[in-house]
This record gives sequence, C-alpha cells and structure tokens, in this order.
Amino acid sequence: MTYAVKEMFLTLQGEGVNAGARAVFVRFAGCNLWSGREQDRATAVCKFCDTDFVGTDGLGGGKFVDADALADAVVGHWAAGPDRRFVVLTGGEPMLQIDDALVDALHARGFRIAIESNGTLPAHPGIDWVCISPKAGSDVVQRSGDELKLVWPQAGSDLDMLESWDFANFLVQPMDDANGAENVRAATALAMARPRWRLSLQTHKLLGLR
Ligand SMILES: C[S@@+](CC[C@H](N)C(=O)[O-])C[C@H]1O[C@@H](n2cnc3c(N)ncnc32)[C@H](O)[C@@H]1O
Ligand SMILES: Nc1nc2[nH]cc(C(=O)O)c2c(=O)[nH]1
Ligand code: SF4
Ligand SMILES: [Mg+2]
Repeated sequence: MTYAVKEMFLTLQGEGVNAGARAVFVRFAGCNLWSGREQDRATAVCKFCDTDFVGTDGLGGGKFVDADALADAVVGHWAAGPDRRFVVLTGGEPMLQIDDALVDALHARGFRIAIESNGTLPAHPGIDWVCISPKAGSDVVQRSGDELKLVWPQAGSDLDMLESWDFANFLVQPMDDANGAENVRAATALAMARPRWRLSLQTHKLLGLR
C-alpha cells in the first residue's frame, strides 16, 4: 500500500506523558473528522484543529510507495544510532493509513511506535504507545490505551464517562485558539479539581519547535 504523508520531521514530543522525548513525527495526510478546508471548519465534527494535514507537500512529506520506503525515510530523519528510536505517527488521522506492514517495518528498524489518534478507528494492536484525543460529537471506539488527552474546554465532553475508560494516564490540554489564556486557566482548574487529570501543555509551541 502507498502512504500519503503531509510532512515528516525530527523534534521533541511536545505534549503528554512523553513530552521532551526526541522523536520523528510522521504527519499523515487526511482526517475523517474535518476535510482540512477552512470553509468546512464550522460544520466539521472537529472544529478546533491546529494543523494543516491536507496534501503531501510539506517538508519531508510525499507519497511513499510502500512500508519499507516510509520506514527508511523515518530512519533518515532520526539521524542517530539504534538507541531509543522513537516515532510518533500523527496527522490528520493516522489510523486511516497505518497497517501491519508499516508497524512491522518500523519495528524491524528498532522504533518504538506512538500514535496520536482521535480514537474513532481501532488503534493497531502493534502500536507501543496509544494516545487518544476524544472529540465531542464523535464516536470513540478506542477506549483503552496509554494516554487519554482531552483538549479543553470542549462543550459536550462527559468527564465521568471518559474517566471510566481504560487509560493509564488522563491528560487535559488547553485548546489553542483565540481564548488561549482563558483555556489554560480552565484546563488548570480541571486538573486542580479532579486528581485523575494532569495538565499537558503544547511545549513545542512554547519553545518554537515544530
Ligand atoms: C492534530 S491532532 C492529529 C491526531 C489525531 N487526529 C487527533 O486528533 O488526536 C494531534 C493532537 O493535537 C491536538 N490538538 C488539535 N488541535 C488543537 C488545538 N487547537 N489546541 C490544542 N490541542 C489541539 C489533538 O487533540 C491531538 O491530541
Ligand atoms: N513537537 C510536537 N509535538 C507534538 N505532539 C503532538 C503533535 C501533533 O501534532 O500530533 C505534535 C507536533 O506537531 N509537534
Ligand atoms: S481529529 Fe485530529 S487531525 Fe482531525 S481535525 Fe481534529 S485535531 Fe485535526
Ligand atoms: Mg500538533
């Protein structure tokens, strides 16, 4: 199978429990909760996306003819030895494209594989770190994993229901929009009120990293 990748880059994971870890990011093109076109944002299921995932024209992006070609490109971006190889598969929605061949090709090259997913498709069972970020109004089928990362505030989120899901870590991340400062206060207040939740900041944005 071929893979459509918007961009690929080496950075530090900015968010969540793995924040600070050196990682290659693979941003897959396309999402099932928004077309990526601004004129569709208001009517999309997911309305607050901070990411351009349309097309394959970004730095390091392209159409990869098979899993080996994509995994070899990930090795090239890693540009270091075999120790602690870490790749984050994101998008767009990565579970639209991740398959056995890609998971096997990345594992064969020694990578620990993380995903950032909206949870509306089952996560591939070979993924080593499953981060699910539920979107109000979507049907989340992947209700277990390593990290639940809730962007906040999000009208229509049921915190008691989310807490009943089987995640090892629960994170609340301020929504980055025009109300950013107020959203940081709201996310902080949630973490202060409910001990299950930890604050996740988008540290790459604070640091000026990709
Ligand atoms: C761009 S999404 C791609 C992966 C997947 N589609 C998802 O939504 O989880 C990567 C992460 O950024 C988060 N995110 C997107 N827009 C955001 C925003 N405006 N503020 C804070 N986090 C945001 C998502 O919830 C998700 O955790
Ligand atoms: N540095 C960095 N960390 C991230 N964590 C999740 C990201 C994403 O867009 O999925 C992201 C991203 O785009 N950059
Ligand atoms: S589900 Fe993820 S990639 Fe899709 S629009 Fe929402 S935040 Fe963006
Ligand atoms: Mg991002």
